[in-house]
Amino acid sequence: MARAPPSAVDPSLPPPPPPPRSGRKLINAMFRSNQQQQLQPGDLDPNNENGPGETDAEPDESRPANEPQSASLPNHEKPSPRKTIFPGGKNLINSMRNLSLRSKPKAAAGAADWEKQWDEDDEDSSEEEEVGPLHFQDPPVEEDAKLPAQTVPENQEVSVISSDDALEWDTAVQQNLEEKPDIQMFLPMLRVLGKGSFGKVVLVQKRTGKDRGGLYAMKILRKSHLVKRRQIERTKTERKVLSLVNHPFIMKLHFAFQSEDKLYLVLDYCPGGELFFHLSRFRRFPERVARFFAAELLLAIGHIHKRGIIFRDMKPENVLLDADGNVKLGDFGLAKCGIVHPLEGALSMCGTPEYMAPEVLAQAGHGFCVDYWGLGMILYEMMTGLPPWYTTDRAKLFRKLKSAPLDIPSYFSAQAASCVTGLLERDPRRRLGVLGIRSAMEHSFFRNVNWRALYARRVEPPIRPCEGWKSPESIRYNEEMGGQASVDDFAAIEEINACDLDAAVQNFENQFTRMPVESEDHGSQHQAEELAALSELNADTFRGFSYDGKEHPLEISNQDSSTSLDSSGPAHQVQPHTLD
Ligand SMILES: Nc1ncnc2c1ncn2[C@@H]1O[C@H](COP(=O)(O)OP(=O)(O)OP(=O)(O)O)[C@@H](O)[C@H]1O
Repeated sequence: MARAPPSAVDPSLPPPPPPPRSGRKLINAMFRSNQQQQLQPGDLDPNNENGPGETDAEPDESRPANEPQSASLPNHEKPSPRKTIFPGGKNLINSMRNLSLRSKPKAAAGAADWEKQWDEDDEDSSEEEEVGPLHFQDPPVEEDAKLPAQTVPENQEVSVISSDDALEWDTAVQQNLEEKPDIQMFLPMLRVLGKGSFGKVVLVQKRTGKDRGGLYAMKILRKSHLVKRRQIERTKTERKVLSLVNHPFIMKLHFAFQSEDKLYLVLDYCPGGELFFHLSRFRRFPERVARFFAAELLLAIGHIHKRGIIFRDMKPENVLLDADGNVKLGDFGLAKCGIVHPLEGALSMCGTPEYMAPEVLAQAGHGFCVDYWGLGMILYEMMTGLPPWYTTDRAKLFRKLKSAPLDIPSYFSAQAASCVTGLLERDPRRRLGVLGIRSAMEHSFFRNVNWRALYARRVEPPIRPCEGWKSPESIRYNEEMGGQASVDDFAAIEEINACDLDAAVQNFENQFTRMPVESEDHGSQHQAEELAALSELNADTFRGFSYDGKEHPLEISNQDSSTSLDSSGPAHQVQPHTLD
């Protein structure tokens, strides 16, 4: 279906100040700066009082508009970077020791045993019980709409709702097994985009074959690092889940392959950068902008839930924007498959502390409702600039997450307040979304969203993050749609120059994009450790990471191992290895 081309810069959009550097430090800087621009409703598009994709929005008169944030937000303490905690995370354990939250059987064994158990859990994710057979049931949608809260009676079977079928947009992944991907296909690498806990993400261009010239984000993970950090399961999950989903608002995996010492995931490149990056620039979003992103995320969540997958790490850092400004949910390392119940199916305590759902903290078992909590946290943060209950004191944070009242700023509309309150309902049985995606879509906050148009990406996004930059894909797309592409345009597809590259990575932190792409992830003092870790690997460790010809059609292969991607100059060609 045709997409509206990105339009010109909205003249009413104030030029935002250059964003501060990274992570939570951004927000810290933001709170110190009096220069910070603050978007007001109407700033992004003066001609459209309604939100993107909305019709006939009625002004909300129940709350005062444009009240300054500082008037209603609590005094925030100095923010710090939000780190994902995986099962087995020691710092989380230490914080939890003070909190008497260990009420589950694991806790009975005492702190040392508990910690040991977590390490074991980390090695084998099977600790999470799989739930029983599915009992699908369509929600009584009309009645839901009238209910003040989403309440599931005790013992009632509830499940992911499939009534969003009409909205599905399942385009089959094109299988092209003739083209075996390997690292040579993407060399030289262009820029570093960011670093995660276990590796780095670089911008690459496909140099050969189909879609030659296309830009991708390549996630490179060192096997030795994964072994050391016991994150093999996490990586396998990420690769598996990414291959199971296909949705306009979820990052797509195109290829996966491995060398002797590294794993490679080749993903959609999201030149718009992290949602967090843009939120930091604008301090907070007007309600209709927040609604646009929340609505796209809601559809993404619905898609994965329908496939029995929960995400478990909803935060603005994991939401990226494509060139047009639509969201791409990424980082499925904490996802869990086989979850078909809103409240049950998973047990691990994992996620990012600031965003953890109470049922995860309480280790009471959790299901797909955790992602509605996560959506509520993101929605709140988009509208205020910080997640609710934010504090750098971990123990205090967990206490607040468990029981502190939710502070709703008075500039929230009644609909927004109700939606956020519904999503951040501590009892997952009463949480908005417990009856499935449809029940959340029908909340009055989303009343004027044209879901079908949104799903088809026909709604113009409120932020156009790549103004003036033509991606190779957009040049090709324009040409396919009968548009005119210049000779220069096609040259750009083949050979991207430094200037275009700067434009291509304008939404990423300089500290990464200026880094030499060959840079090592860590110093040579770790080499001995690394060799020891590698020796723990055996032929089965990453079995299944490469394409086996049976599962979801991905272009995945076992590549020839290269000595090092990080060495300067082209990688050496060596004999294929036999890991798979
Ligand atoms: N598909 C992508 N397109 C563009 N940039 C990306 C893409 N994927 C990741 N990035 C960038 O690379 C950074 C690192 O990503 P990665 O998924 O490795 O780690 P993370 O999610 O930040 O951290 P962690 O692994 O600790 O959860 C991200 O913060 C993001 O800025």
